[in-house]
Amino acid sequence: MTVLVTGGAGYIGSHMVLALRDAGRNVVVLDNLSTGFRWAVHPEAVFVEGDCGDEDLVGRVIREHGVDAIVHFAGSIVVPDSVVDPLGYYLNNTVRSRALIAAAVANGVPRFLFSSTAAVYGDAKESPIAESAPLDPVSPYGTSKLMTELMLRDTARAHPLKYVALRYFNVAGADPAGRSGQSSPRATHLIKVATQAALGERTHLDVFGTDYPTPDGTCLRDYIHVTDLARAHVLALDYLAAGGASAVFNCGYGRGYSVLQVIEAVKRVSGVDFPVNHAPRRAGDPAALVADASRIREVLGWRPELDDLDTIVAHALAWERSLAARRRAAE
Ligand SMILES: NC(=O)c1ccc[n+]([C@@H]2O[C@H](COP(=O)([O-])OP(=O)(O)OC[C@H]3O[C@@H](n4cnc5c(N)ncnc54)[C@H](O)[C@@H]3O)[C@@H](O)[C@H]2O)c1
Ligand SMILES: O=c1ccn([C@@H]2O[C@H](COP(=O)(O)OP(=O)(O)O[C@H]3O[C@H](CO)[C@H](O)[C@H](O)[C@H]3O)[C@@H](O)[C@H]2O)c(=O)[nH]1
Repeated sequence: MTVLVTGGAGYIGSHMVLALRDAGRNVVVLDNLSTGFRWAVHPEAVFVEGDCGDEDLVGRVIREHGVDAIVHFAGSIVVPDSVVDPLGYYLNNTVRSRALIAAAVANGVPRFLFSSTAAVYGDAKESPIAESAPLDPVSPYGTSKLMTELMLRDTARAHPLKYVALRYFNVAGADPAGRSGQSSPRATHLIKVATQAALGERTHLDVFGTDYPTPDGTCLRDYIHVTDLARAHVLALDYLAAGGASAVFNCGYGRGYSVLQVIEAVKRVSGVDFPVNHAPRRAGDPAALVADASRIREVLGWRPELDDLDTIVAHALAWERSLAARRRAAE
């Protein structure tokens, strides 16, 4: 079995490649390095630098390496950027995904996993949110991902391709063995930014909005460890290989933490009391996103092993320290 991982030089994709290699699978990574890093590609994976929207290239890669499953992480991921540049997000996340799916169909790839997002639910009325909740994204990012889910749904009805869309809630942390982590210096994710503030790489942290209808006025999110998430993907591939039907699964722990609770955890774990400012709301942020993850537990038998906010923060901090050491060594 050879798995094609698009976006395998990025944060979550690099953890998926670790999980696949740990399970002894052959891996080809396709990445255009727009936000990923060549050094983050696993040394035992074949690396192809290119775009997942290049249908001819993807077709050649599938045939040359005998690809029988595609795991599609490549995309643009910053919610507020999508509000400013919707067409850029529809191009990279929707149009290029269509080309990738077309190449999969044309070359008979039977299995496809897609990185979807809790952003497809928008301002959900229910909490926790089940997969059956209304799909009503409040950002172009969420819409761009939902359209790809719908393309997969319709394609799987018309062709012998089975898919699983995994709707991630907030992914955080780093490989417990320190082999990968979130490496973008311009990352906007809360835990990443807070660990940078704790290590003095940012002067302060802004809290975007303190007037949400939540217990402390800041947004609630369900933070999932990236290694637990990668394991869910390996289970999803096994499920499809065993004849499982196409499906959609939430990926989260089912518990929400507020922005202020996350900041407290980073201060507690790092022992650093960095400055925190209250700032206006950020565009496109729903107040609360917490997963009902019972379906993935029941159908895939997924059992989280790193379900603890302090553990997530400790692993993120360890990775941030190793990035700082890497930078110092390069100077
Ligand atoms: N990080 C999160 O909390 C989160 C939550 C929900 C869903 N997701 C989804 O997970 C996926 C991975 O996110 P991430 O956090 O690892 O982001 P990332 O930016 O670290 O990784 C994305 C990777 O895709 C590559 N890429 C982007 N566009 C490409 C293209 N057109 N062709 C080839 N390569 C391309 C980038 O160079 C990068 O290596 C994304 O699809 C994202 O929407 C992420
Ligand atoms: O410096 C910061 C960064 C974030 N936040 C707040 O922290 C919460 C989490 O924000 P992140 O940027 O870490 O994550 P998002 O919830 O915006 O989005 C993430 O999770 C989503 C699904 O829940 C999407 O899939 C998306 O790709 C991914 O970036 C939000 O309320 C945000 O306003 C701050 O207050 N200050």
